[in-house]
Amino acid sequence: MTKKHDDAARPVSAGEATGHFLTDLPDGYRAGFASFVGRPNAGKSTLTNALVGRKVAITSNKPQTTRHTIRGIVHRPDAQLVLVDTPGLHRPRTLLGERLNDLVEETLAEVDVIGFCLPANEKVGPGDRFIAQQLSGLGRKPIVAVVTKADLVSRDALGAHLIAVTRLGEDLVDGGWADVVPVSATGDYQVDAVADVLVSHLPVSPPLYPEGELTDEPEIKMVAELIREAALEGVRDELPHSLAVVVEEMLPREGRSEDRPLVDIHVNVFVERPSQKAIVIGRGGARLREVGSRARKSIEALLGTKVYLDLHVKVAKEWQRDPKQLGRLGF
Ligand SMILES: Nc1nc2c(ncn2[C@@H]2O[C@H](COP(=O)(O)OP(=O)(O)OP(=O)(O)O)[C@@H](O)[C@H]2O)c(=O)[nH]1
Repeated sequence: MTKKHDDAARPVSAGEATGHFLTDLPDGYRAGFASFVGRPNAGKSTLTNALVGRKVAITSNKPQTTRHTIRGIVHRPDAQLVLVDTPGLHRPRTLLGERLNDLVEETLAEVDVIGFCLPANEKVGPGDRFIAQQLSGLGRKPIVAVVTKADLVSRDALGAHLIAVTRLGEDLVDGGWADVVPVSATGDYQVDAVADVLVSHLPVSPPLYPEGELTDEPEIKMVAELIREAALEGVRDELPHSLAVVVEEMLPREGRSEDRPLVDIHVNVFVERPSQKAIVIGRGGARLREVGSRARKSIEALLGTKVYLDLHVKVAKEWQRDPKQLGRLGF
């Protein structure tokens, strides 16, 4: 399925502006935006990381080319695939939920192809049907059904699941799925096939970002996301959207020699209820220490310097329902 390329709707990238990519591109080079959606825990982040690779390059002073958060960029000789973040599709229950859904719809309307992640080890359920229905409302955008976590089921079960997923598309989406691909992001099975399929739905276009660029997310947002991931590890179900991370300050420690820099990062982790605060902190603070140490390691890998991480957990009551608090937390 090819889609007419709408130049007017496309952001001008740094590369297009300077023209420095326009040499040596193979014929039929494609570039564009893709987004993964799916229920919480469907494997979207893990697949994104597997596609992009571990390295995360941080760039500054980049012209704003898209309003949405870019999770990563897959650079290939024949294509550039820009993965755009969506916070997940959810039934709107709270104000935050409604805002998330608006943001999701806005993002999805602008991408070239959508990857709908459905875990192989869970039956196709009402949550998936709800998402499929939302997606079908987006018009004739190619939607690829990505059956994640294929390593967790037998071949037979995978086959049956692929049939159920295909049927879901036939039932609810006009024209069905553009493709159905099984993948295991942790088992390194078919990750390239997912990239191939997504790329096949991108328009012919020069690259949108300079090579070597893996994400344009500002450093602070990346740091906050790493802390959020560490804080949710293992307790995701208990704290789905109740957790917000705000990096209050991130500064190089003064008086350090140039070859041994240290960055001080002061962070507030907001939860909604005291019971959630207790979960994040754990008995005697054990869990928070673990969260801090895990987050610190990934932040050090990201920034390439030693980090001192100061984490505070605070209760911001009912912040999901309060527009003022939402604004302050960056939603
Ligand atoms: N066995 C296996 N586990 C996987 C695979 N992909 C993801 N997982 C696990 O599934 C869990 C959820 O994965 P995530 O990538 O965080 O899922 P997500 O869709 O980004 O989740 P939300 O951020 O809650 O929307 C994690 O514990 C992953 O390690 C896979 O291919 N195989």
